[in-house]
Amino acid sequence: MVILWYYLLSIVVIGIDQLTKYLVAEHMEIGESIEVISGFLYLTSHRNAGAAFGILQGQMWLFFIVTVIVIIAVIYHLHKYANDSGVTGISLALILGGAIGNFIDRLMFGEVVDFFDVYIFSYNYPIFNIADSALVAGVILLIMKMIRDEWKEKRKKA
Ligand SMILES: CCC[C@@H]1OC(=O)[C@@H](C)C[C@H](C)CCCCC(=O)CCC[C@@H](CC)/C=C/C=C(\COC)CC[C@@H](O)[C@@H](O)C[C@H](O)CNC1=O
Repeated sequence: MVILWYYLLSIVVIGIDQLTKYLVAEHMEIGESIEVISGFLYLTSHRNAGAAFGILQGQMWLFFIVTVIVIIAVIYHLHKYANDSGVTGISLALILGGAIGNFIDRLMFGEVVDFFDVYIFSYNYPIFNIADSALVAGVILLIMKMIRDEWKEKRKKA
């Protein structure tokens, strides 16, 4: 049952996410910033009561509902497709881990701890965390897999 390895990956993502958030919350003041790579990467202790880009501040019920739907949908698809494709399994495990990581913060604090502060050229990208990174990485991997499957289908018919 290879599926257990995917759940293990999700647990590892949640563990790293919660450990990094704990270290930031314990050892940094909110707003405090540590330069990692000058002009590019800083660790800035930040809190967000909203979703991506700070939208929907404080809409916790909405976030609970959306997160529960995401978790159920990912677990369903994990059991349905994980045995067919490793990339699909890994993508879904990353999304599951990320969703639960931020869910734990929302349940415990009503907000999410963020700390990756990246400057892309002069644009200061919204401060994010490990859970966000896993979510975005999982979504991008899944989209790439779907596009690749599409191409394969088209080539077969051609
Ligand atoms: C990653 C999704 C955000 C994450 O969703 C979650 O938790 C999920 C499981 C549940 C949400 C209630 C619903 C998400 C709706 C989808 C969404 O929002 C559109 C996303 C597009 C995507 C295009 C690629 C942007 C990505 C942005 C960011 C991440 O870039 C790496 C910036 C993150 C910072 O604003 C940071 O303050 C956010 C804070 O950590 C709370 N995080 C969340 O709400």
